[in-house]
Amino acid sequence: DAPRDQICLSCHDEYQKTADWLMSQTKHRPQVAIICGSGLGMLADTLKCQDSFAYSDIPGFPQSTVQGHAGRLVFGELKGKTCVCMQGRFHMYEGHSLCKTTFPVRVFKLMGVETLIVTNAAGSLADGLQPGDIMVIKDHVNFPGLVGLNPLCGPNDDKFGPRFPAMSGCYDKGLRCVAMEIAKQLGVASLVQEGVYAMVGGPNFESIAEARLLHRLGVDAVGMSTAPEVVVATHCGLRVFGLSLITNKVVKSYEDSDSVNHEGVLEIGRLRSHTVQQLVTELVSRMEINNNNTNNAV
Ligand SMILES: O=P(O)(O)O[C@H]1O[C@H](CO)[C@@H](O)[C@H]1O
Ligand SMILES: Nc1nc2[nH]cnc2c(=O)[nH]1
Repeated sequence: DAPRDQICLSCHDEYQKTADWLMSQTKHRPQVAIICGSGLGMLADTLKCQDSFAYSDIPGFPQSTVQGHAGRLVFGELKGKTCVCMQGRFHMYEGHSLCKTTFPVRVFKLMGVETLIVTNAAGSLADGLQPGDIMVIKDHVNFPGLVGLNPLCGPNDDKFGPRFPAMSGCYDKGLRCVAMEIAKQLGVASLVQEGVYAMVGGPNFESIAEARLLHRLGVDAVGMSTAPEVVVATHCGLRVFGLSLITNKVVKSYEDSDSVNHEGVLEIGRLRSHTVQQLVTELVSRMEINNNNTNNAV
């Protein structure tokens, strides 16, 4: 493979080209971007006045190769806000460079997006988190990033953000508070709680020893995505909200004969899609875009 900085330089030239191409193809100028996790692509179906594009038609976009990730970029209106929704995201384990995995985030920034909503399917390590629950992400542990597998490695593009961006508070507290309030009002408070998400490289699921290690480290849910997108979004100043749909209990006991598979992950996505859709839709409706008004809105 080309050295990492070469990959970054090739992405560097592509961001604006892709943003310009998309802005020539749709009149929508999105304020909110939504990245749909495994089995959560239905979030895009709620958008009105849609313009949608196959990833394969978008210059510079990688291709989705995972079942449950359609590979379409959908622009439209949701509760008065212009949104862009990724039906299908990119994962490091597919073989994409981290620049390509996070490529859409900077394109969205160049198109004027101010808030990023990331969703994913994750396995639960916390005893109180059951399959079908929704975890509002309070913070993440980016394991690949801790060993240098980071989309910001290579020459820093000062146009987007600083060389050394802070990550404390990268999951906006205001949005998290409103999400918890919405859960109560929707009558699903019992399904929704905050927690810490850990990203591992994948594509294998955890061994029991790995599950026990992650649990000991205080991780509540584990997946194979999201953290790189959030790092890049925070670097370029986007406000971030994240949620994990808990699709399985990670096996932590050598006595437990259960094992996890992707089909089961997608099944929970189908089961909970309506609730996730309601929560995200209501959150978007309460967002004040580029406005200092703080009354009941974020
Ligand atoms: O994180 P998302 O894209 O939701 O997908 C999660 O589900 C898949 C495994 O079933 C992995 O890709 C994991 O990351
Ligand atoms: N790493 C990981 N990713 C997941 N995505 C959905 N469930 C899981 C899981 O148990 N582990």
